[in-house]
Amino acid sequence: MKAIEVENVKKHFGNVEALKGVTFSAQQGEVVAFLGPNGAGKTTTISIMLGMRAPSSGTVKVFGMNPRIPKARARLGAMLQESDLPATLKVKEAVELFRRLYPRSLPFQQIMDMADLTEIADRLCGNLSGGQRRRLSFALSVCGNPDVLFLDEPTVAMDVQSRAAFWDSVRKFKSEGKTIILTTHHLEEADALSDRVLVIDHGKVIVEGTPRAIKEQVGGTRIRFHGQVQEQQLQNLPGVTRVNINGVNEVYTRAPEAALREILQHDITDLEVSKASLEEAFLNITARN
Ligand SMILES: Nc1ncnc2c1ncn2[C@@H]1O[C@H](COP(=O)(O)OP(=O)(O)OP(=O)(O)O)[C@@H](O)[C@H]1O
Repeated sequence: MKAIEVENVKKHFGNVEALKGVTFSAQQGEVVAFLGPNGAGKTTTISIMLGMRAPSSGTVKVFGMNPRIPKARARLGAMLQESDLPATLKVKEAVELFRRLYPRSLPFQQIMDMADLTEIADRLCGNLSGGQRRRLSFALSVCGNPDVLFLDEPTVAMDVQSRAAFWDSVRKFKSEGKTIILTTHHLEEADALSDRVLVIDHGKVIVEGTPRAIKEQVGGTRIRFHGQVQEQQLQNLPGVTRVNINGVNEVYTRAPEAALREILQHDITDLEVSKASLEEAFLNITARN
């Protein structure tokens, strides 16, 4: 069964057309990453899927239901970008409080372990660091053992170790058949974790596919070298999708062999050829758009 179905959703805020017809669906057990530059429409899409905002037009279903009805909401968990925590509660008290809100909540210790909170269980929420606050937000988002978990830029402010531990917990959650919808600006995380990526820009889904397929289709091959070559000559190379000249010449191309043959006609040094990363593919897509 489809966990989430979004059909031609549009959203206006006054004159701002934040979403211009977004369509997508997620299966149970799937991890889908939303990528896109600031202001692209990722958070708006998430808030509509959560039933926090109504779409201006189009439909959203969670397990076949309107996300605003309590039966649907009980199956959703969310870790949003800004979430206020009760400053004078201890971490363990906040977790206990949230557990009581749900009919089939996870065991207390399991939540504390998932979010790596045991060591700071007695701290006041108001005294937590940025990364610790994010970990507590994660704990609160999984308290109700949701079937769909929304993570909006979850690793902002987390240090490298917290981030790695966090993604391990998310992987475990996925292995229990949960659906995860996430947004992140760390594209290597989206690449490592997600089954499917949607690139959103200007309120529309512009590319959709597995990270691997997107890298192959859009990223192509990166060729770097030193040497005096005019930018226009680089732009005219076969299959070029993007050119950077910043100390070193950098060309992204879908026809690497043909482009290389032409580049080697010039007097160049320090040649490097590699497959583009998801981040590079993303930059190519949004630059074109
Ligand atoms: N409540 C609101 N009132 C007016 N405009 C809004 C409102 N919420 C969002 N917008 C606008 O809608 C567009 C999409 O915003 P949204 O927050 O969904 O982007 P985003 O992709 O999540 O960006 P970021 O990566 O910065 O979080 C932006 O132009 C934003 O300014």
